[in-house]
This record gives sequence, C-alpha cells and structure tokens, in this order.
Amino acid sequence: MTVNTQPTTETPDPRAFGLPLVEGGSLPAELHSLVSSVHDLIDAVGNTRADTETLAEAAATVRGLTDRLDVDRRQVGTMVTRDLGDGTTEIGTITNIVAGDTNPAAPRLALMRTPEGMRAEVTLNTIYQGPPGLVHGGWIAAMLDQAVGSVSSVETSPGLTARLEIDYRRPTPLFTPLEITSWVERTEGRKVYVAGRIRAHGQVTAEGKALMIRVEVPE
Ligand SMILES: CCCCCCCCCC(=O)SCCNC(=O)CCNC(=O)[C@H](O)C(C)(C)COP(=O)(O)OP(=O)(O)OC[C@H]1O[C@@H](n2cnc3c(N)ncnc32)[C@H](O)[C@@H]1OP(=O)(O)O
Repeated sequence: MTVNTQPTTETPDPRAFGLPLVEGGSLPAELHSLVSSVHDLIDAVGNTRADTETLAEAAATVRGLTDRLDVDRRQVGTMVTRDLGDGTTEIGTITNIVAGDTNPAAPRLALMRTPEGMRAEVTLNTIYQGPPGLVHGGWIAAMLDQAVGSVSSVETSPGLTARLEIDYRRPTPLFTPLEITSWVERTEGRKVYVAGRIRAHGQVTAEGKALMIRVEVPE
C-alpha cells in the first residue's frame, strides 16, 4: 500500500465545468441582510403562537415576497469563493445547506483554517432541534461532513464523502457555542482519511471519521 503523506493542493476552476463562480466579497450587503432576516423568520415561524389572522397575513406577505424574488434565479451548482482567514480561499456551492452564504436555512458555519486543519464556532437555535433542547443527530452528522469535506478539499483537492461514521458521545445542546474542528489523518492516492469533533463547554459531544474520494478532473 502506498501512503502519500504529502497531499497536493489543486483546486479546479468550476467555470471549466460550466458552473458559475461568484466572488464571496462581491455579494451585496443587502443580500446578506435578507438571508439573515429570513434565517430569523424561519426560527420565528417554527416557534410562533400568533393568532390565525396574523398567520394568514404573514403567509400572504411571504408569498408575495417569494414571487418578487423568484424572477431571476442562479444556476444550480453556482459556486462561491470563501476567505479562510489565512490568505487562502475555498470554493463551495453558494446554497450549501451547512455553510452556504445565500442559504437562510444554513447556520452560517464559517470554517477557518488553523495549523491543525479547520475550525468553526456556531450556536444553533431550534431550527436544528432533534430531542428537546438538543441538536438533531442528522444535523450533527451534516456539520461534521461539511467540516471534514472542507478540510479534505482545502488540504488536498475537492472530493465526495464515500463513508462517514459518527460517535455521539454526549447530547449536543442548542443555544450553546459549539466548537467544530476537522483535520486530515492521511491520504492514499484519491482516498483521504479525515476526522472531526464537536465540543460544547470544552467537552466532546460528537466525533466523526470519514473517507473522502478526491474527484478525478479530466485533462
Ligand atoms: C468543495 C468545498 C468544500 C465542500 C465540502 C462538502 C462537504 C460535503 C460532502 C458531501 O456531502 S458529498 C455528498 C455525499 N457523497 C456522495 O454523494 C458520494 C456518492 N458516491 C460516489 O459518488 C462514489 O461512490 C465515489 C465518488 C465516492 C467513489 O466512486 P469512484 O468510482 O470515483 O471510486 P471507486 O468506487 O473506484 O473507489 C475508489 C476507492 O475508494 C474505495 N471506496 C469507495 N467507496 C468506499 C466506501 N464507502 N468505503 C470504503 N472504501 C470505499 C474503493 O474501494 C476504492 O479503493 P481502491 O482505490 O483501494 O480500490
């Protein structure tokens, strides 16, 4: 078995595959503000006990806004650059459910590069609830998938998750700062073995191990 411990960095340009690429810094402040407002709206809708008249009025208002916004859609697969805090950038889909800049359902997980791999802090509201007051187990897996996928992409080259294994060590609380870290353990050709961890109050709540398969880019 050949073990390559010196990953190569080669990020293909998505435009070569017909995918639009947007500079993250070029997204207007008004769009960020809209995404943030709709994020808060989702939380409010999920928890409201408003009277039926208010609910009906809100539904009509939201329907009207949807119709106004849904006139000029981005192409599916639109990519965006994101600053990783160390002078490097990564490229990901703009509506990525975990980290997408324009996805109001995303918790805005901003992974930054560290000497060990990647790290993010996030505090989750009831949009991500599974058991009472706790983060949904599938969402924990989604966040770890993103964290390991991102570190694999940045430290080697973009790939897809072939295998993901999660150990749920303790309940992961809502409304609590969570620290998410990820790192590359080793690479073997196209196979990248990665791992990640979620901590709350310094205690590990979940750990993940994954196998990423680097995408073969045609010449
Ligand atoms: C870009 C910016 C940051 C992005 C972050 C994104 C994070 C989110 C990541 C995701 O959620 S990806 C979406 C979920 N994953 C998928 O949809 C992948 C679906 N599976 C596939 O498309 C293919 O199975 C895959 C590309 C993973 C592999 O297919 P290939 O045909 O390219 O590879 P192949 O099947 O020949 O396997 C290559 C090697 O990996 C091994 N392998 C593949 N799947 C495996 C598996 N499940 N378990 C163990 N080993 C596996 C396989 O045995 C082989 O080993 P050897 O080279 O030693 O022979």
